[in-house]
This record gives sequence, C-alpha cells and structure tokens, in this order.
Amino acid sequence: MTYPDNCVLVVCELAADGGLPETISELCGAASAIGTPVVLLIAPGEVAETTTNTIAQAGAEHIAIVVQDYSQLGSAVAAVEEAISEFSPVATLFIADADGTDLAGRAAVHVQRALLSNVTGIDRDDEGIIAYHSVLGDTYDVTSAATFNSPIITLRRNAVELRAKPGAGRKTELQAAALSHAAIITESTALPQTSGRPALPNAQVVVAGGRGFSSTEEFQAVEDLADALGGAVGATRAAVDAGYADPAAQIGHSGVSVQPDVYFALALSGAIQHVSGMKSSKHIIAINKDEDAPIFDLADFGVVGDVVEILPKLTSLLAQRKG
Ligand SMILES: Cc1cc2nc3c(=O)[nH]c(=O)nc-3n(C[C@H](O)[C@H](O)[C@H](O)COP(=O)(O)OP(=O)(O)OC[C@H]3O[C@@H](n4cnc5c(N)ncnc54)[C@H](O)[C@@H]3O)c2cc1C
Repeated sequence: MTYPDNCVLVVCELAADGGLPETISELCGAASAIGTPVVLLIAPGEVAETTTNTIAQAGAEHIAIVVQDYSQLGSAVAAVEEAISEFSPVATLFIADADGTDLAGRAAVHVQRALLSNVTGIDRDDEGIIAYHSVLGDTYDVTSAATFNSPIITLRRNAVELRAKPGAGRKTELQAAALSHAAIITESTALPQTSGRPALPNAQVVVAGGRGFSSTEEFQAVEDLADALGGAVGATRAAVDAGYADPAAQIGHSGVSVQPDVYFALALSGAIQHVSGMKSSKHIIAINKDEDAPIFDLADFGVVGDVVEILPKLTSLLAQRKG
C-alpha cells in the first residue's frame, strides 16, 4: 500500500480490556495541523469495529493494527518501531500521560529519534516540525525542533483544541516481533474502582481544595460539593501532602493539567505551580478568606469568606435545587 508523504503517526494503546483512550481526538487533531493522521493501534486482541470507526471519526486516514501480548513489557516499543519503518512519518505523537511518556521515551531511544516532551502545540515551517512548550511552571514559552530525523513528541493533555476532519480509517495489519530482551509480567491485579466520579483530566467540573482546610474531615466538604455537581475532586500539592486528597488528585506543575468548564478553587492561594495546571479552565470560582489571595487575580467569580461556613450551605442549596 502507498501512504501519503506527510504521515503523522499517532500512537494509541488500547487498555487491557480493549477500551479506547479518550485522548485519540486531541492527538489526531494535533497531527492534522502538520500532516495526515495515521493511527498505530496497539491492541491486546481482536479490535471491535466500533473502535476503528471512532478512530476514523477522530481523523485517522490509516489505522495500523498491531496485536500484542500485553504480558511482554516493551512489546509496544517494537510496534512503534515497525510503524515508523512502514509509514516514515514526519513526526510520531503520544499523549504526555504516564504511559505515553514512558512508551515515547523508550521508543525514542530504540529508534534513535529526538524526543520533544510535554508540548502544548505543534506546527511546521520551511525546515520541518516545530513544537511549542510551556516551561518552568508555564512562566516561559519555548519552541523546539529536532535537528535530525523526524521527532517523537509527547502532547500535553487538553492543550490542543483543534480537531481533525473524519478520515478514511483504512485498516492495515502490522506484525511486530517481540523484543528479545523483554521482561514478562507473570501476574497482575487491576486496582479496584474507588469512585464513580469522572476522571479528573477530562472532567467538565473540577472542585479543588487547598491547605486552607485544616483536616480530612473539613476537606470532605470539597468531595460533597463535587458529588452534588457531578464533578471531579482536585487538590493542591499542600492538600495532598497534608493527606486530604489522593496524589492522583494533585493539579499543577507536578500533577495533572485540567481545563474544565467550571473550576472551584477552594481555600487555595493560587501558587504559580498550581495555577499552571488549571489556568485554562473556562470559568474559575474562588473562595478564600484572604481578599489578597493571588487566586482572585485569575477568578471570574470570587467570594471572600470561610469555606468551612460557605461550602455546606452551597452544597445543601444545590441539593434543594435538584429536588
Ligand atoms: C517544584 C515544585 C512543584 C510544585 N508542584 C505543585 C503542583 O503540581 N501543584 C500544587 O498545587 N502545588 C505545587 N507546588 C507547591 C506550590 O508552590 C504551593 O506551595 C501550593 O500550591 C500551595 O497550596 P495551597 O494553595 O493549598 O496552600 P497555601 O498557599 O498555604 O494557601 C492556603 C490558602 O487557603 C486560604 N484559607 C485558609 N483557611 C481558609 C478558610 N477557612 N476558608 C477560605 N480560605 C482559607 C488562605 O488564605 C490561603 O490563601 C510545587 C512546588 C514546587 C517547588
């Protein structure tokens, strides 16, 4: 089969249960800015028609399916190597979450390509692909490019709004030999689902609490408000360090980035390392007892007051409205 000259390889690994990551649309959208999206679909077994249809809708012109034995660590690296050799892409994109970053790093070493990490946008100029980064707590914007070969790029989640037009989704099967030195997983246990709340990175409503809560019991008011709004719970690093919230709830420089429709910033000051992970929220509502707290510079709606008094009333009013 012949492929376009400007393929952009989007790497998408299905979950062990066959689930498709939600990030496929943003990856294909970013790819469409610089070329033709081609999805490398790494799957643990047979791929459902609905899955490939969704990927085509997201913009994939071609879908290269590699069925892998997920118990072999590193087997996905071989799949990426095979797809790069098949499509000669102008760039290879991964999402910059824990798994994508891990696989991208390994693949970059294996195929000897430059790695441009945690980018917020990609473009091309006369000389090739360029990537944009926002670094040091989003204080500086930086542009990077690879001086040799096509780059491997990890894309920051929620950073690219562009979406691709639906693609033809032509399917190809690829065979990738397992790496000879791959370790084998002999046993694994899935973590139990502990919450019915939406996943933090894609939640439309995020209710985040900070160190201003003085105990886990007080922080429960954050969880109650999140549940009343069908939102996700977030936290500052200080709140996580205090044991109020799970480390996975940390938002900011060393946590996750979110971009919800509504972000509640509760008893948190608005430190730059926190703000870097939430400043793109569409509407920010802050409650803080210090009227000079920096978070008010960012907030669309601010209340100067004590969260311990305000939150139970707010949650109960919302419950009454829902009836
Ligand atoms: C390398 C590095 C990486 C970091 N990464 C992150 C990160 O990813 N995410 C992150 O969040 N932080 C991060 N930090 C930490 C960051 O610098 C701040 O220390 C942290 O965000 C502060 O959290 P906070 O706003 O909850 O606490 P504070 O700054 O202590 O603010 C507490 C706020 O609560 C208010 N308050 C107190 N009581 C009440 C009340 N009863 N009602 C209403 N308001 C009240 C106070 O007025 C104050 O504004 C990082 C720091 C470093 C150095």
